[in-house]
Amino acid sequence: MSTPQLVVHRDKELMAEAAAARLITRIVDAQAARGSASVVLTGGRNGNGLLAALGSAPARDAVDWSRLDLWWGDERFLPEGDPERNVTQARAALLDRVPLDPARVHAMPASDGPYVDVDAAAAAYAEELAAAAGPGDHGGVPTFDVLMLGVGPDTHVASLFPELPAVRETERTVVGVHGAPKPPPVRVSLTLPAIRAAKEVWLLAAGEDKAKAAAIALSGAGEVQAPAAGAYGRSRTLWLLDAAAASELPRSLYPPASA
Ligand SMILES: O=C1O[C@H](COP(=O)(O)O)[C@@H](O)[C@H](O)[C@H]1O
Repeated sequence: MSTPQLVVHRDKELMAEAAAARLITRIVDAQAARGSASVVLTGGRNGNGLLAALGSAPARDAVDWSRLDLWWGDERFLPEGDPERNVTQARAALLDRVPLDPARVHAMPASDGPYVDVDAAAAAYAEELAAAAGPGDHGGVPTFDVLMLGVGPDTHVASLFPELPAVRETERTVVGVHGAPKPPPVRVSLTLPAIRAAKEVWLLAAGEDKAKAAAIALSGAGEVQAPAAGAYGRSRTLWLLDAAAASELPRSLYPPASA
């Protein structure tokens, strides 16, 4: 478990640009060291903002897009191409404009796919992750260089909502989620054990509506009540915030605004 580090930016635009620059560096470093990189994307406003910023970043061409594996932390269980699906939004924000290898883009299954229900879809995604894991990897998932999570106003991350069974999962890496309080109610999500297998976990929180969630998650709350509190990486846990999202944090938790 790594102790959370906080970086607070002036506003959400700057946060997205700085996070995009940081992500480019991580990907380029991983590709230089191992030949490829593996990143887990998040849905939501902050995740899509980061992808859009990445698309306009001057250094975006430093990434070898054909040697990048993309996975998702969660997905809304809706038909392929639905505008509310996280993958549809990620494609619109960036993925359709960079030369990715389609075989390395691991979207979570859609509701009109071959699976009988969301639980079967989750099991299939767990198998896909396990098949990509090597002998040195942890917990039945490949080594994720960076796993990003948007933080919901209720402290949810991926589709792990407070008090729902998915947040208590300790064995499986992917689960079907039923009865999510945020629409749509049926979703697929990585679990906390899968999230914690990542080298670096980045939690993105920008906007006033994230201020309470950040304060709760970073002030010692339990992960069942505040799932964001249970999200950490093996070597690094980084909270990337804007000033509005950081406004309710005790000043002792973070250094003066970094940008
Ligand atoms: O529904 C979801 O919400 C969270 C947070 O989204 P935001 O718009 O409040 O930032 C997101 O991280 C998750 O991937 C998504 O499915």
